[in-house]
Amino acid sequence: MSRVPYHLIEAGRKGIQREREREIMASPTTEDHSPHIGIDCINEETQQISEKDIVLEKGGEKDMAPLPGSSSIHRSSSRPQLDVSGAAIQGNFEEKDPTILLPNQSDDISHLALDIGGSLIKLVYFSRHADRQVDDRRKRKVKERLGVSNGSRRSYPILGGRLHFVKFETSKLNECLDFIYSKQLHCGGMDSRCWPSDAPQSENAVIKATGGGAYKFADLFKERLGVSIEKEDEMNCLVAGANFLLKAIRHEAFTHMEGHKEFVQIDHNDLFPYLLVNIGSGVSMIKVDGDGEFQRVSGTNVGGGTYWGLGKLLTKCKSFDELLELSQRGDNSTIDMLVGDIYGGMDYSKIGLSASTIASSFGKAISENKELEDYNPEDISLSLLRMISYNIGQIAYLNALRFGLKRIFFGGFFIRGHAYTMDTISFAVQFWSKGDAQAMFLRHEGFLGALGAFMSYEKHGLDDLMVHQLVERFPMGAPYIGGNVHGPPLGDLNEKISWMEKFVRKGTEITAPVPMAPPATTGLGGFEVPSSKGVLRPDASKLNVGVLHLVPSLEVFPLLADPRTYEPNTIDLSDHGELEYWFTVLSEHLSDLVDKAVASEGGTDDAKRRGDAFARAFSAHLARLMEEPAAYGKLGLANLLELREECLREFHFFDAYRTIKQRENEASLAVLPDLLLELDSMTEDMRLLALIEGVLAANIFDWGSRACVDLYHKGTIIEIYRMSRKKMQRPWRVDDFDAFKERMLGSGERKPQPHKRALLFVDNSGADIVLGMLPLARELLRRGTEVVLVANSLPALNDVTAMELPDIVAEAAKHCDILRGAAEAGGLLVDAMSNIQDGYKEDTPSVPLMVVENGCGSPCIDLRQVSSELAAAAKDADLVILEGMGRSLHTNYNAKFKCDALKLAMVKNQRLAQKLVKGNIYDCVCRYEPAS
Ligand SMILES: Nc1ncnc2c1ncn2[C@@H]1O[C@H](COP(=O)(O)OP(=O)(O)O)[C@@H](O)[C@H]1O
Ligand SMILES: CC(C)(COP(=O)(O)O)[C@@H](O)C(=O)NCCC(=O)O
Ligand SMILES: [Mn+2]
Repeated sequence: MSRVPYHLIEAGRKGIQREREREIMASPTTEDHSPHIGIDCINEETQQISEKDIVLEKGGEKDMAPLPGSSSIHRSSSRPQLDVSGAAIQGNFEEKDPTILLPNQSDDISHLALDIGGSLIKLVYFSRHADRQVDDRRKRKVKERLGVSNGSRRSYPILGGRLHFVKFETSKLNECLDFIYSKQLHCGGMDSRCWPSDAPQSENAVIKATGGGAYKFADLFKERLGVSIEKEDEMNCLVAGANFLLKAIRHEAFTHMEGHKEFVQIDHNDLFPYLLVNIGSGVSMIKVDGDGEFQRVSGTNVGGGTYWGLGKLLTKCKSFDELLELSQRGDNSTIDMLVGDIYGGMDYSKIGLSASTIASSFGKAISENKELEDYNPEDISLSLLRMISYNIGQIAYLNALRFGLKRIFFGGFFIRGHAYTMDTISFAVQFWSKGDAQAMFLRHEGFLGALGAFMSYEKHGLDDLMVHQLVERFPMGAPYIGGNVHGPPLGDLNEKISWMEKFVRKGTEITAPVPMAPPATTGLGGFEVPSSKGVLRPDASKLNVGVLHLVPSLEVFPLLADPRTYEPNTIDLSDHGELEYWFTVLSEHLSDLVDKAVASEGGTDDAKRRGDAFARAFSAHLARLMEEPAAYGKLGLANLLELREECLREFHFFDAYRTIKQRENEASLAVLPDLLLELDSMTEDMRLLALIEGVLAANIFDWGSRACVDLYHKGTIIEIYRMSRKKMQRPWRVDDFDAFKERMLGSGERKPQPHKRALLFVDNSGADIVLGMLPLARELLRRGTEVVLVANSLPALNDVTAMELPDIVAEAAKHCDILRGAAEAGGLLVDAMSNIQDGYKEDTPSVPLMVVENGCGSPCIDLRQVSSELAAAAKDADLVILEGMGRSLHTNYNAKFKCDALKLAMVKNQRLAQKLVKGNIYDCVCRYEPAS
């Protein structure tokens, strides 16, 4: 006999008091303020706004388990924490791009690599993280039983930490040296051949560097910082950087045509050959055939330096961005000689040139009696930008043609995430190739060389990184422009919020849309003018790269029928109407969510301030995405729902629905014994139906659905549960129950063949798990099927987490021998239970009931990135049950599996019901798909 730990029994006792149920009728306004892990304990991560970071986390789990001593509050290891202690905006606060200094930095730097170009110095540096992985009993048991491997891919570990991307103008080399010195970046690079650099600091520190400046400024580095520069070949680095990005980052490459940005899924097995066009000061064109296999086939001296240099002379602009901005208001027909100017306003139709085609860039200037001052700087800038972009596009096309290459990737900082520049290049490539070749752009555009130099350190372990091990996050700074933030880490939450408040003010000002006047002429070669619609953001490139966390233990769910074609999101928000609807839903839910979040932290003034900062940050994300839906990569509803959870965690709201979850668990556990008795009195057929019905009915407890939350004010949990069950009229909107029943119970001659192992992706706390999924799990166990409950690693809305499940199971097991035996066999019960209360006894040894975490903290699940525990559990599984709207409708509704799959959910949103199943709110889905 096993015994449930005392604290669990206590928790259970509280649960049986029916009066307590009443407490959950209305949304609680005050909640217990349990102690939680102090800020000091939190593994601080830094977000450097407007720097581009790749975050590399320690080779363990995407670990969401709490630290010892905290029962239900977790921190996100996947979320950067902005610590602005002592932060100040330097110089004039009204300045467009204020530099923000963060003086209290204490990064543990390991390596730095540089690309010192003709115009810009690019820095890539790596900061390490301490490993805070928690190995609790449940995890150890799961590891024992399932044999979870931990990164068998390499003989040396990938270090936890982040890659930061920073740039300086080459003319401001001193600032760059000061930056390196202030952050002691040069001290990490002990030995270029050694990684990690745990060796004591040597006299002969070396830094890997590429670009001409690696030669030109080597002595200065020695003099000022005492480090030697180890030079890396520039082309080698560009190619290594591009190959790394294209292989490791899912939404790295995109096309940009007529203002429309589309991310391109690159097939790793079909990446080569391609043409890499790096538009820096000058332009290099490289035919890439593989890793380290390339040839520089061409180039042009008319590049980014030409645009910036000529532009500066002709317009007196003080910065590159200013020049680019001018171009947005320009009309190049005042200065370019058009076909119509030559042909008296007519087209030259015989060779397909329209009157508005540019015949000669700047050609009009020769025939007019005008001085430079007589031209608008705006027109000059646009004319120059078009001249150079078309020219590069055309030369790139010719080289692609020369080598039969279909794909051209453009990098380099000339592009600057500028929509018009990209459109112009794309038009040139498309026009000249008649649509045969495709121009693509890279999000980390100008950092290819620096990244390649970084990769040239041996044994960093990054080169065999895989897409599914990177998780991209967009932190609170992402919606705001400007501010070169120099220096992590950011630890003090109060200061962080006040800084956020300041930044929000500044950010709102500078994100005001810049209207784009449509240019008046068409481009050279007769194609229509690139018409970048909507808002042009010259500095968009600062924003469109999120933070990439490396989680080496993440794996692709092994039971996906075809991971390459798998798309988690059912709703693609590229339809504007859809986007607007969901944005409204999320915006309207925001104040209620803030109330819950603040209450979950005791309703203190500090919590209110954090709640306010969270609301601002999340609203800013929504506004940003409304303005530019592709700003953070391909956008699906699941991404928005996850962003909301991540945003809450960023402001240290680790479990906003904690109290609600506890109350609902207690109330449901109190009625579980009666439900089990009722079920046990039924025939097999009736019981299976009642169980599925029970799951669907109990899925109504969803605090993320506006309609459901309104319902909760009208009754107790049990009243709502009963009402929900009563309304379960078959056939359900999608009703494959009979096929599932046949598979489970057999028919006629066919004997039932129990599944070997079922994975139950569970959803909400309370009735959903206790009265819905646990009884279904019990039925499977009774039939000899091993059951693995798959739950969130981190809280999301009222979803039950893997951390919380063992306690709930232990409590339920007090009333049920099947659950008890199975939980014991699965290592879920901590102590042996001494006093089983019901009379149900079984002699047969139990099949195990296990709990694994899924690796995420969202109401939805992307099965391309799951925990190693779940991947291990999936190996022997032949049945997958996905439950709830988030996991089986918003995501995975169309997912195909190698094994039998059952998708169960109540649709708690009218629009989704109409769109997905042509039905109504509260309709149910029971979709059964046998192994494909
Ligand atoms: N802030 C900036 N200052 C100067 N040039 C910039 C800036 N942002 C973008 N550019 C453009 O990027 C070009 C430099 O691109 P980059 O890829 O860094 O090449 P390089 O290695 O030659 O410096 C410049 O010539 C200019 O056209
Ligand atoms: C976030 C959710 C997917 C959670 O649903 P669940 O997975 O718990 O069934 C769902 O609450 C939702 O889609 N809410 C937004 C829609 C609405 O308020 O109607
Ligand atoms: Mn849920």
